[in-house]
Parts: sequence; C-alpha cells; structure tokens
Amino acid sequence: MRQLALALGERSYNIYIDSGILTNASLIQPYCSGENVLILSNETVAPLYIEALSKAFPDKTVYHYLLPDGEQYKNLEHFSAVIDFLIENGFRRNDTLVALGGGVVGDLGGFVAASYQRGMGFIQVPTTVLAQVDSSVGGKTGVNHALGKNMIGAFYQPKAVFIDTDTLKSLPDKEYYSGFAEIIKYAILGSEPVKSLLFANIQSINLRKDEILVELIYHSCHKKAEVVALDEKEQGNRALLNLGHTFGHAIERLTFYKAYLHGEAVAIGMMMAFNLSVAKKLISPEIVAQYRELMLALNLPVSLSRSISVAEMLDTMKLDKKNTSDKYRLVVPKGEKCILIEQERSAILMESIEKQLLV
Ligand SMILES: NC(=O)c1ccc[n+]([C@@H]2O[C@H](COP(=O)([O-])OP(=O)(O)OC[C@H]3O[C@@H](n4cnc5c(N)ncnc54)[C@H](O)[C@@H]3O)[C@@H](O)[C@H]2O)c1
Ligand SMILES: O=C(O)C(=O)C[C@@H](O)[C@H](O)[C@H](O)COP(=O)(O)O
Ligand SMILES: [Zn+2]
Repeated sequence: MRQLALALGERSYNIYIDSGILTNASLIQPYCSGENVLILSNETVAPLYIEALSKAFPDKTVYHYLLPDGEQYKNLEHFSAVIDFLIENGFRRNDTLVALGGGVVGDLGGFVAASYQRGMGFIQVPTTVLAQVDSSVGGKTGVNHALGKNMIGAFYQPKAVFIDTDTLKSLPDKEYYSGFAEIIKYAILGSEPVKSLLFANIQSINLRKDEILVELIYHSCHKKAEVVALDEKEQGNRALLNLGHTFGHAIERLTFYKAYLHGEAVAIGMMMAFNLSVAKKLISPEIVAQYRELMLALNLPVSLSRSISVAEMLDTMKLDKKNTSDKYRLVVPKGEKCILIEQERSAILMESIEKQLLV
C-alpha cells in the first residue's frame, strides 16, 4: 500500500492507495464516526462497488443514495435531494457521508457533508482516474450553476481518502483518459516524477498496468497535497492547479456539460494556455509540441468544435472565480513551471483560443 498525508493542522488527513482497499474494513472503519453512514454514489458505480464498500462498516447502519449519472446533475437540485434524505433518515452531525464515485459524486457529496448541520463526517472513495489524482484531494467541494461551473461550494476536507486502483478496471476508455489531463497538468506545473513517468510509460498506461497507475496516482496526489498544504483556500499559489481550467470550464458550460468531459475540456484549455505562453515568449513551441503529442497519445482532444465562438468563450470566462477585476486571471506555463497572469481581452488572447478551434 502507498500512503501520503495532506498536512493541514487539525484538518490533516491520509490518502491511502492500494488495489482492493475498498474492502479493507479494519482500515476504513476507524475514520467513520457516528452510528449512521450514507454511501453516496450514482446509478453506474453503485452496482459495481457499493455492496463491497458497505461491508467496510459492519457496526454501522448503512444507507445508500444514488444520483443519476452525469455532470449535468451536479447541481443544487440534487444537492437538496441528498440533504432531504439525510434529514428524513435522522442523520446527525457526527454521522458520516462516504462519496463513492468520480468527481461529480465527490464534489456534490463533499458539499452536502460541509453543509449538513454545518459539517458532518466525510470520506472520499474515488473510482475514476480523475477523482483519484485530483478531485478527492484538497477539499474543493461544490455544484454547478446554470451560468457557471462550480459556482456554489465550500472548502471542506475529508477525514481520509481511500483509493482502490482495482476500480479503474471497469472505467470506460473515454473516462479513463480524461483523468490523464489532470495528471499532465501536474507535469506542466513542475512535478518531475509525474513528467518522467508519463513520457516513459505510454504503453503501460494504455494497458492500465497497476504498477504505473499506483506510481502516477501517488505522485499526482503528492504534488496536489504539497500545493494545498501551503494554500488551502486559494489565496495564492493554489490557483496554479487551475491551469487550463478558465478555458476548460467555459468549454464545459458552453456545451451544457454534455459534449466534453471535464478532463477533455481541460486538455483543450491547457493547449490554449500554451498558445498564450508561446505568444508571450514564456515557453518554446518545441515543449508545447511534446505535450500536444502526449495528449494525443493519451486519446485526449487538443482542439474544439467551431460551434463555440471566441467571443462566447471570452464572455463565459469573465465569470471565472479567479478574476478580481475586468482582466482575466490565467495560469500559463513558463519554462518548467506555471505562473498566474492578469490578461486583458486582447488580440493574443483571442488568437490563443482561435488556434484551437477546428478548421
Ligand atoms: N474538487 C476538485 O478539486 C476537482 C478536481 C477536478 C475535477 N473536479 C470535478 O470532477 C468532475 C469530473 O470527475 P470525473 O471525471 O470523475 O467524472 P464523473 O464523476 O462524471 O465520472 C465519470 C464517469 O465514470 C463513471 N464511473 C466512475 N467510476 C467508475 C468505475 N470505477 N467504473 C465504471 N464507471 C465509473 C461515472 O458514473 C461517470 O459516468 C467535474 O465535475 C469536475 O469539475 C473537481
Ligand atoms: O484543487 C484545485 O484547486 C483545482 O483547481 C483542481 C481542479 O482540477 C478542479 O477542476 C477544481 O474543481 C476547479 O476548481 P474551481 O475553483 O476552478 O472551480
Ligand atoms: Zn480539474
């Protein structure tokens, strides 16, 4: 088993990575407070793993709540429905919500846990690549608003994260590769282990070899934990974890969360950020070409359908939570790392988006 800690004072917690960890009752149970456990999952994941996970809580009364499957259900309506369920079943503040699924279940479940009676116990059991390397770690929880992505939410840390790499075996290809966009993000942000593991192991990744996945998950969580430990509530450098997201979130919103998975939108967004970096002479086109090849080798899209216009992108990006003025606050690669810049609505920004629109 691999293990690492996210150091946040009294909110510190461990992240455990192992194949089959889902059924490790002696490891999981101690993190679970109260008499009642709600395992929140969705209609796709529950039939695969909810019974096995339920056995990890032999001394508790275990309830199940299943969301419909899809990013479009990460909203206040479904948040509210889970809260109703908790009240109707007499859940108390010291009871525990366990999120079993991808980032959608984890984000919505975390926000429910943060809000129910001002905060109940919360455990993450992520089952997608994306959730195992990113969304289950760091405490960003929330839901989307019709006008913008993750507009409503809270910072709320789990008590522990249990990553079972066996669950990745049932993940459809498209979902599997989508998670690699966030892993590539850590490489661009400067994680040397993630970068070398990625470029040297395409074949093993395509074969879903457990050894390489465990290493990639460990080093991705390590990079994220390092950033979050220094800036839990995104007052500074945590914003770097948003590389590609200002563009990506606009793409998701403009396609009604249906055309591109989160990771796919972020991959296209990272290409747009790269274009801006090249235009500003912060990075060489050769490095950008290497990452473009990497994204293509991992079946990620690098360009966007023309049904979205540059003007729509720029209008939607105005709602981004990082913005503090009329300018866009964007993360851009610079050499082997990334920086945050303030950018006006200008020709080079428009061209950076335009370049990734399909001809
Ligand atoms: N909180 C954060 O820090 C953070 C970070 C990154 C992304 N996110 C959010 O995460 C969401 C994306 O997460 P995601 O990519 O995991 O998407 P997702 O939760 O929609 O899961 C992807 C798909 O895979 C299915 N699935 C999940 N696990 C499976 C398994 N083991 N086997 C078979 N199918 C399985 C799901 O039912 C779904 O259809 C977005 O809402 C994004 O905004 C949050
Ligand atoms: O943890 C973070 O910080 C991130 O930005 C991670 C992102 O990958 C993730 O998609 C996050 O949900 C984006 O948050 P937002 O604050 O831009 O909505
Ligand atoms: Zn993301």
